[in-house]
Amino acid sequence: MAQLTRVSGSVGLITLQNPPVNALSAAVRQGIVDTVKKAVSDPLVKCVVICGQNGVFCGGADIREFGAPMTGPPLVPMIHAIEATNKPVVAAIEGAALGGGLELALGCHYRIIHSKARVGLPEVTLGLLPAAGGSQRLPRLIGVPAALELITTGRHVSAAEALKLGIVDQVTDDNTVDTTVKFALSVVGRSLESRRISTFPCPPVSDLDAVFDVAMQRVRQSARGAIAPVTCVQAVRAAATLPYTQGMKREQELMATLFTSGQARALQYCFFAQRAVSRWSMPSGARWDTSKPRPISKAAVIGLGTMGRGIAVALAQAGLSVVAVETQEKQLMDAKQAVSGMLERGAKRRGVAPALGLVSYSHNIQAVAEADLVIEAVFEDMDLKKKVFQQLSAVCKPGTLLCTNTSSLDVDHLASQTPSPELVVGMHFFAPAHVMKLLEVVYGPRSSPQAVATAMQLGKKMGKVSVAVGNCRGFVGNRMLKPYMEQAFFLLEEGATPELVDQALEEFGFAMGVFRMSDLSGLDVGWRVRKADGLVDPDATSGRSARIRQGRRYSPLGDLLCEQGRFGQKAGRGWYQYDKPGSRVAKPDPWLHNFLEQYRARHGLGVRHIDHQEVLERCLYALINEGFRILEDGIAAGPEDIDAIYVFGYGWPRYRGGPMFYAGMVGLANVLERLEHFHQVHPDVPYLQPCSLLRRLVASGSPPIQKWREVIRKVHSQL
Ligand SMILES: CCCCCCCCCCCCC/C=C/C(=O)SCCNC(=O)CCNC(=O)[C@H](O)C(C)(C)COP(=O)(O)OP(=O)(O)OC[C@H]1O[C@@H](n2cnc3c(N)ncnc32)[C@H](O)[C@@H]1OP(=O)(O)O
Repeated sequence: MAQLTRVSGSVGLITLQNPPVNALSAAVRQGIVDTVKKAVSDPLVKCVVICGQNGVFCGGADIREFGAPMTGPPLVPMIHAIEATNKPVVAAIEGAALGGGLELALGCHYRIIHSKARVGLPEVTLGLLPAAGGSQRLPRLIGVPAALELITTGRHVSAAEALKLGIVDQVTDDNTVDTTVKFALSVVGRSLESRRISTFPCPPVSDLDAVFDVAMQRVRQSARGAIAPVTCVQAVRAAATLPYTQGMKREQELMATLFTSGQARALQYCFFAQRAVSRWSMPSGARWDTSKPRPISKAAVIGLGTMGRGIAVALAQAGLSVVAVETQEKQLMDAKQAVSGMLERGAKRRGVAPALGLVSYSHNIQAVAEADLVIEAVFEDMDLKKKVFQQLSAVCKPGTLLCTNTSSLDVDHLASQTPSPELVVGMHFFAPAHVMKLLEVVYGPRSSPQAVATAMQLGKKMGKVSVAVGNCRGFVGNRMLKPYMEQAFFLLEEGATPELVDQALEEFGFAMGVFRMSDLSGLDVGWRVRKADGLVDPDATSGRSARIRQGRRYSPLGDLLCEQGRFGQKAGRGWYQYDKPGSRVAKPDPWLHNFLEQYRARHGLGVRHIDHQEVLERCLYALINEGFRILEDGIAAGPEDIDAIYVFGYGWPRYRGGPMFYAGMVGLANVLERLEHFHQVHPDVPYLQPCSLLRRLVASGSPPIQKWREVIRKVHSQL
């Protein structure tokens, strides 16, 4: 797990060996302790180089070990022992030195990095802090403000920035290990007194209290309930105010508060869930590892509204040549300007040249003839999309993959418009498409595994978290949103206000509550869908029938607001009021409160006190229940898929792991019991009826989330 070889006569080369990222497992730590001891005691070894196998220095502590009792040598004394040696130890950083990996490198006397490698202390993203001395050494090395920023955000920095900040001593474009070996030989005999970071005083900061107050305010605001960023600030403060030994003690104490926390568990689950979703499977048995994607070099986007523009940008930024088609000349010109602007701003942010030349524009659909893959992003209207698919089938070269960016329409139905339905998949992007991380790749019964593999790989290339899901109304994300929003509407009928509901959800950690979100995205969107579904009935104004549709409880509140032109932010009024149309500052609206009172009176609805707990249970458990139905239906392959969708696309607080993980944390039996209760109280709300998979999981002893797939498999095999 760590191998010592002697190279160039007198250099002890220690290679960490734990593929794929040389994480510091118990065996690797033991290997480092043993090899360092051996190298130090070998008179033929004059200096030591530590590197990682397969082009990666070290991805940090082994996250998989965190759930179990710690074994093997601990990191802190291991790193101290390296720092204390009287032979120079130099880190040769290729690929990445992250978390414990960078902390290990900070214990070395020098650090050489390859120009393409990156470093960082991302522990905060896992609900932890850099507790292998990182919170104490980094501020001593690069100063408090820079260390605070890196530790509280977990940001990875490039080799060039690492050099500028003083984290590394040299950047190389050549073979990193060879360069480091030469470097190590060149420093043999030099005093190491000034190279031990733990002995450095923390560089003084002029107004320490102000710096930490500002940092604390910043993290509290952006972390919205996450505890690790706050704890990271406290740890860095210890570095700035205490001698090293005491600072280390404080680091350990603070780490102890985080290490077993629910937030840390949730964030570490998210880390693996994000990776697990790339190992997709379909009910047919097709899988990620047996399906080969097609190479895509030229893509096309049809329809350059907001979504189409964002998709074109995302494709170009991924290095693909893009044909952007919009039949309306004026819209085409506007889109060209908008896309160029987005590409320029994105390139500036990333410090690269804008990929303007990769995008060509046309008002003629014939221009897509040579594309390997086309993404249709026209208005959400089945007839229009069908027409586009028929045109594409006539124009595109054989084998072109046809994708639709629909958020809810039937992908199978669209596929049936083409002679090659196996080449059709949904690519459900989220607005703004070049920014949002989530992509739902929707397969139908006829989509070929190769088509799915290609869309998944393209998503990865665009930097998305791509999740393969089956075709159903709303797919996964929007399907689960429906019961969630429905409960929010019902709560208004029963006595809540939009402010109360939103506050409960925002305190839970959502960036925006359901009503603020609805105002942002526009109330008319849902209204159109409900109209198409035959749910909107302007004549049903009073009596019981006004609140029943298709045999189930229905709240017409959203429809009534739309009838008043209250479409949300863009109209300057919706569930809230705004200073002017387009303004983003939501203010409680006395008109709406009055409207709700009148509505309740008209329908004879008693007002009761509703607290935050009820808001959370009603809204979230209804959403979770639908998640279980989705698993039962085989629309999502596992709970990780649902959780990734909610964390990366719907603002679910990452430190709560996603809805299915959250259900496990609350206790499946508790969720079931509350749903049973709510369904008893509201028997006309089918979404509150506990799903049979949830019952089954509870009956099988509420296994941990990692075991749910076994129960789901059993359910499917019995169908
Ligand atoms: C009672 C209380 C006691 C309290 C006291 C406790 C004291 C304990 C002290 C411990 C102190 C620890 C301090 C240090 C903590 C850490 O180091 S936490 C880890 C920090 N590191 C990271 O966050 C880096 C995570 N990894 C990455 O960002 C990327 O993987 C990468 C390194 C940049 C490589 O990216 P890429 O090439 O894209 O590959 P991936 O697909 O992401 O990963 C490949 C597989 O490797 C798995 N993996 C990656 N990193 C780790 C890791 N650190 N541990 C375990 N596994 C890792 C990853 O999951 C992939 O595998 P699959 O999931 O199977 O796909």
